[in-house]
Amino acid sequence: MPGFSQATDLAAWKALTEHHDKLGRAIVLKEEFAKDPERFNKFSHAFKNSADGNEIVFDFSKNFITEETLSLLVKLAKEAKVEELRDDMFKGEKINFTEQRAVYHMALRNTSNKPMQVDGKSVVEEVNSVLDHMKEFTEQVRSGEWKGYTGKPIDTIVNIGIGGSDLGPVMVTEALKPYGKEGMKLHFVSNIDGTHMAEALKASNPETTLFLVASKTFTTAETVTNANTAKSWFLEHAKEKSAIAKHFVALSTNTKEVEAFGIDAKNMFGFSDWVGGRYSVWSAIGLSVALYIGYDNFHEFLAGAHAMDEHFTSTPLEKNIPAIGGLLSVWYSDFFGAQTHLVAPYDQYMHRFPAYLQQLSMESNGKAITRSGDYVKYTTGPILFGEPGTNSQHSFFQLLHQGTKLIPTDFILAAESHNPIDNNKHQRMLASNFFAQSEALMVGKTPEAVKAEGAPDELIPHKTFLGNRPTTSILAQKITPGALGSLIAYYEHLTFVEGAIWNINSYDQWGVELGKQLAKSILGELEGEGKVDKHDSSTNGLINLFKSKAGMS
Ligand SMILES: O=P(O)(O)OC[C@H]1O[C@@H](O)[C@@H](O)[C@@H](O)[C@@H]1O
Repeated sequence: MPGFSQATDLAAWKALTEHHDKLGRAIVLKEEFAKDPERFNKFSHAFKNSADGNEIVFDFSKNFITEETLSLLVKLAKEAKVEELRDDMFKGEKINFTEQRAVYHMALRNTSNKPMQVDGKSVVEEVNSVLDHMKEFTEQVRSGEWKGYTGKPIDTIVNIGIGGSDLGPVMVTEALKPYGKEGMKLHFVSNIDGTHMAEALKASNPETTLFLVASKTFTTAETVTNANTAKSWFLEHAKEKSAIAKHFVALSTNTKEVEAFGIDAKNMFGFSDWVGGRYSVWSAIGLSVALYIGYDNFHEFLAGAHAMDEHFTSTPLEKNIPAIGGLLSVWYSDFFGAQTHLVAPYDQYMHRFPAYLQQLSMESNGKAITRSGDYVKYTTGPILFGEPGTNSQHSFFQLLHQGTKLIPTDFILAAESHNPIDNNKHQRMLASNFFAQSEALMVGKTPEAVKAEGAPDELIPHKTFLGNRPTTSILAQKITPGALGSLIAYYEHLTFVEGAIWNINSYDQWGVELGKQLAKSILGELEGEGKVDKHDSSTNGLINLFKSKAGMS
């Protein structure tokens, strides 16, 4: 335990409250830029991935900060013992104390093979042995050496999983599509809604389809049901149970349940309980990624995240990129009352990135109990949302520019497009929008400027933009596997820093359990005879209506 319960009790929190009263409330970003020509240089940081030389620049200068703000935020991190918790996490200590588990997804991308241990036992060998298995399997499938039950090579992958066993693989395979194997079709089935599986099966040929059953626990109702449906469909065609071995593999920590399902343990890719679901794309759960982009690219993806881990563990807080990101989030949430965090990638391939970050952030920090068991006296995890640009500009950005809410926003762009079509014109237009948005949000438009454009008097207030909206701009060279790995790890560590300051356990997710329990007992009622009467009148009424409409009673 860090020696404090409420973050509000920390001296730096109080200092930040005063600082906010004095400066935070009154800061005008465009004036800060006018005052200090060095502002961009002062508050932007280049992250370099030593493995591939790739650089990503994080520009924090359009945020509500001065040097004093940053130094107070760093003080807050020090008092909250963020560095100690980080070091404990990297030492394999069981910082997920409500589940008695280490938080060690960083060990999965330890591409420089640094010693890493849990319970005094090295994990490097077990990680590398799963990676070797993934490499071997990936190469067999991609080369066509791995054959289906009628001797044909695999051309379709169906990943069956939900939550962390789905969102990472979907997002990464989409984001890295330019690296994908031509002709390989991918489906991700997560929803228990039968439509999801039905559509994937309609588009698949049992002779050439490989099912990856991705579930850390192998007990998740949706995944087990979907996997059983896929197995029945497959056996209707293949007839022979022995054919399953060529078409079903399991990505899981639960050997017993995998075998009970009918998948041979040699077709299982394992990982350990120190990998949280929303942090599992680096593990065997990432097999669909490796199959699609090839093992070398998958390794590069891991190495990109590892480089961010190295930066996070070795850089002083004032220059530590994920630490600054996390501290800014606390600054906005708790001192400015911001309720949200918007992430807008200006990259169509990254269209699922915000959905992925939603789970990462909101399942990690959607908590209200401190590590000492008290209800927090401040607001915690923001509502994270997002859509790619420029699409988002034409839908909800109106509220950013002229609404009443403060929405700190991250913009992400790569300098080089994978598709520089029409002489790179699209990329120039995309980039011009990326720059224009953060500038417009900051600068706004005064009534005088609106008037000077000739607007009639009654329209002036409607066409005025207050500006002074904070943004962070993230500029990568190109969205390579390595760059994407670094970006994900940036958000993981940002989330860690937020949770460390709020003094909550970012690594459990008890909040998802109640709904699961109730759904299980209601399923029994739907399958049973007669009317249901043990709930409130709304729930009873709806269940009974459903039963009669669906012909179940
Ligand atoms: O990978 P499995 O065990 O099927 O879990 C899938 C998902 O379940 C949810 O309820 C959450 O707990 C997620 O963190 C998890 O990723």
